[in-house]
Amino acid sequence: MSVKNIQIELLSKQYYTLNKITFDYMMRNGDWVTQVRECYDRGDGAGILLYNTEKQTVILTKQFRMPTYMNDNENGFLLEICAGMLDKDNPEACIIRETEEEVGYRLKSVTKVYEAYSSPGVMTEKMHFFIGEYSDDMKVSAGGGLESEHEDIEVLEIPFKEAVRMLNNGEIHDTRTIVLLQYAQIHGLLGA
Ligand SMILES: Nc1nc2c(ncn2[C@@H]2O[C@H](COP(=O)(O)OP(=O)(O)O[C@H]3O[C@H](CO)[C@@H](O)[C@H](O)[C@@H]3O)[C@@H](O)[C@H]2O)c(=O)[nH]1
Ligand SMILES: [Mg+2]
Repeated sequence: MSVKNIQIELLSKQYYTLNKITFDYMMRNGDWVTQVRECYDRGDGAGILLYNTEKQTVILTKQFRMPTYMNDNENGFLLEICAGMLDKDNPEACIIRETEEEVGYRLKSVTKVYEAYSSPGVMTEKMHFFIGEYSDDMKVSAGGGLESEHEDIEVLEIPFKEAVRMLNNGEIHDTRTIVLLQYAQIHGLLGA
């Protein structure tokens, strides 16, 4: 093991948890050094690219994201895949629930494609990536997110070609959305 003497100091525990971790780390040359890293723990997440092969469309969401507003995103709105935090659900159950809450489609099945750390230098979060086919008859509500949490999510159904155009023009600024749109391209989910 190249890590020992892990000490955890709680810096903040409000909505989520920020810990300061002090630990001894053995460098690749065999020397031991003490390192300090702040780790933000907000659990894990799941996201999904919803696509319809018949209509050649995908569903994306648009919502205000304060952290992006604080860093260069002019009006703070971000185009994203449907996504949410796991809570106590397993990833599949979470993304099926989030899909209904945020965009109003009731899915029966989803396909997991990746599992990846969101921002490994600072966050503990692991993200579970899914794809799922939707159709009009799966629509059960308008979506929009939970009123109780003041979620205000715009649901956008857009031609896949338009999504790819935005991707190629640098108009998509959410990594998870870029990953899954590229997945769809690489695997020809909506034709070549
Ligand atoms: N009061 C309060 N509410 C918060 C805070 N942070 C988040 N929330 C609320 O917690 C809820 C989380 O909604 P989800 O749909 O479950 O998560 P998400 O924010 O969409 O997160 C997804 O995207 C993130 C990337 O931006 C991912 O990091 C995450 O894993 C997930 O996939 C939202 O209602 C949000 O407003 C906070 O500090 N205080
Ligand atoms: Mg969400």
